Formats: sequence, C-alpha cells, structure tokens
Amino acid sequence: MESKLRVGIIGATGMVGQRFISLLHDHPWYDVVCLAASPRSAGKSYNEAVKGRWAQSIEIPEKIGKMTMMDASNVEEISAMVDFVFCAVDMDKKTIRELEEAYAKAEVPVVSNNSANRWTEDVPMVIPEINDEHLKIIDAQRKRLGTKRGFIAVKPNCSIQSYVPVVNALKKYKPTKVNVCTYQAISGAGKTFDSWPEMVDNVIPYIGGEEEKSEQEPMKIWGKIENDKIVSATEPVISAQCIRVAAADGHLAAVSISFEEKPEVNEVISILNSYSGKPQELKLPSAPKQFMKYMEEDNRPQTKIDRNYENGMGVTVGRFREDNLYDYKFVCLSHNTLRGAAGGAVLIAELLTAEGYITAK
Ligand SMILES: N[C@@H](CC=O)C(=O)O
Repeated sequence: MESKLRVGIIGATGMVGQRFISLLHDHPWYDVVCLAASPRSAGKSYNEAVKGRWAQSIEIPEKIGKMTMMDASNVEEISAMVDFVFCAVDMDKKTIRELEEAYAKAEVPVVSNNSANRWTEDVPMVIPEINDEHLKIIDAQRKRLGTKRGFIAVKPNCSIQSYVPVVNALKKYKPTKVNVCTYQAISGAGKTFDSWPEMVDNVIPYIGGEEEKSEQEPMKIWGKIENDKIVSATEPVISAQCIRVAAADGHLAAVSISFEEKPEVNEVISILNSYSGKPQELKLPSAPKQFMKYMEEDNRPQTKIDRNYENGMGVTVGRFREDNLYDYKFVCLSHNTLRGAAGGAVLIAELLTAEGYITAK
C-alpha cells in the first residue's frame, strides 16, 4: 500500500475500542487519526479519557495517548478527517443505527462491531473466511443510501465465532442440527475481574439476548443474496445456551451435531486443519495462517492456554467424538475480543480494502 489509509475509532475508550487501538497503532495499512467517544470524553487526551480503565497488555501507545478525543456525534468534522471508521459504541440500538448510517451517508465506510445493523437486509455480516461473497451486497446498500463510497459492514456476535467455522467447514455433509452451549469470558461484557468482582469463583447462566444471536446470526452468514437482500438460510437448526464463566478472555463452546451424511472423524479432522478462505488466499495482514487447528489432547482446547492461538485470530477444536443423541460432539474456542470483536472487524476492513470497497479519499 503506497500510503496508509486514515482511520477513526468511534467508541475508542471501551474494551473493544481499546483492542482496536492495540491492533491498529502499528498496522501496515492503517493510520489511526481520530479517536471519538461520548461527549464526556470529548476534549480530553486519550490518556485522560481512559485513566484507570486501560485493560490491554501493552502500554497506551505514546502518539495515541496524546490524541484529543472527539465527540462521536460530530459526524461532519470526523468524516472530513478519515478514509473509514471502526465503530464499537455503547448506546441504544436506534441511536447506533442512526449514527452508523450518518457516517455512511457522509461517504465514510463503517466497519462495525455493534449489533444494531446486523439485521439490516443489505448490510453484510461477515466472517471473512466464510462469506466474503456477501460483500457484493454493498452496491445495493450504496444505492439505497445514495452514496458513492459510504456503506456499513458488520461483524457477527463473538459467541458464534468458534462453532460457525467448524460447522461451515463440514457443510458438504449437510449438517441438520446443532446444539451448542457457550462458556463466555467476562471481557465479552466489557468487564475485568476488578470491575466485576462477583464473577470471581462464579458462573452465571444468563447473558441477555445472547442465545437468540447465537441461534440466528449464523443463518444470515449462510444466507444468499436475492433481490438486493441477504436471505437467511434455514438449516442447520441451532439451539444455544450461553453461560458467563469466570475467565478473563476467550469463549469456549461445547457442541453436538447431526448430519444428513455422517462423515468419518479422520475426514473431519483433516478438513478442519486444512480449511482456508479469502483472507489466507489474499495474505491479509491480520489473517491467521491456519484458521482452525484440531488438538488431539483430551483436555484441549483450554480457554487460558489456547485463546491466543494465531494471535487470537484462529479457532482451536478438540474432542470430536461419537454422541448418544447426535452424530458427534466436540469443543471449540475463539478469542472473544480479538477474532470475536476488534480483530474480526480489522480483518473485515482488510478484506474490504483488498477488494476495493475501502479506498483513500
Ligand atoms: N455479547 C457478548 C460479546 C460478544 O460480542 C458477550 O457478552 O460475551
């Protein structure tokens, strides 16, 4: 890339915003030129705005710490500074939908971590290794919005990022039923053990809205573009239970699955280990080299040991075995704030850049 694209982070102070900063401050294609959040932070330096709340393993990069925060609703001024934005804000859904659409209409591509636009029919919800062909819907979205450059693309919920790749890799065997229980880390709720001490030594069997997302979002990812809309798939049927557990990062899932054509276990393992998609083909900067890794040990993957596989961008799978009710059961793991949030969004932006949807102004 000749010169770096100028990027803004809308919602830079939250847990996902902080992850964006740790991933983007030395990115080969992107230069962070704007940080925005609520009016409360506007006018402060980033250092001041996140004082006592920075929860990343690196120090706040020097240049970023000194940047002056802007008000996220200042769409006109921010749009003039950037080539595109990442958006991860904590607001009600209607406000987020309006905010993202305002940036898109100001000719700024928006790559969003929020759920507000996931069900907008012409907004692609993308896992780059699975449904890169959904980016084609952007032409129809631009027509609706009346834009030349601006559009919205979103990433799905973090809870689905471990099992959807596995089920997708096995699609030729026609999966019919998937029963999943997720064991989700506290960073998914934007928390640490300091800010959520009740979670130490605890398990909470409820995460609002999570089970619906875990059952429905995969169906849009496996959907087809018809008449300028993404029409959701109807199979496999997914039943999900989502549980909050005392882990800092990493969402593990225990899955049972049935197929129309039951595969052999050794075929499954070889398919998972060799699966690759567009990010690997295009050698995108944040792409894991090996997207999925099957672990042979009985006690793997483990959240703490395996969540950083491929810099937190890969999926680890293990214990694929016969089940009494379904054909098979297995466990799988992905990092919720890397692949499941900021990292997944950065990979989408890289794909959009490589495919010519995000360009320099
Ligand atoms: N809603 C999730 C976050 C994923 O995006 C969670 O609560 O873990």
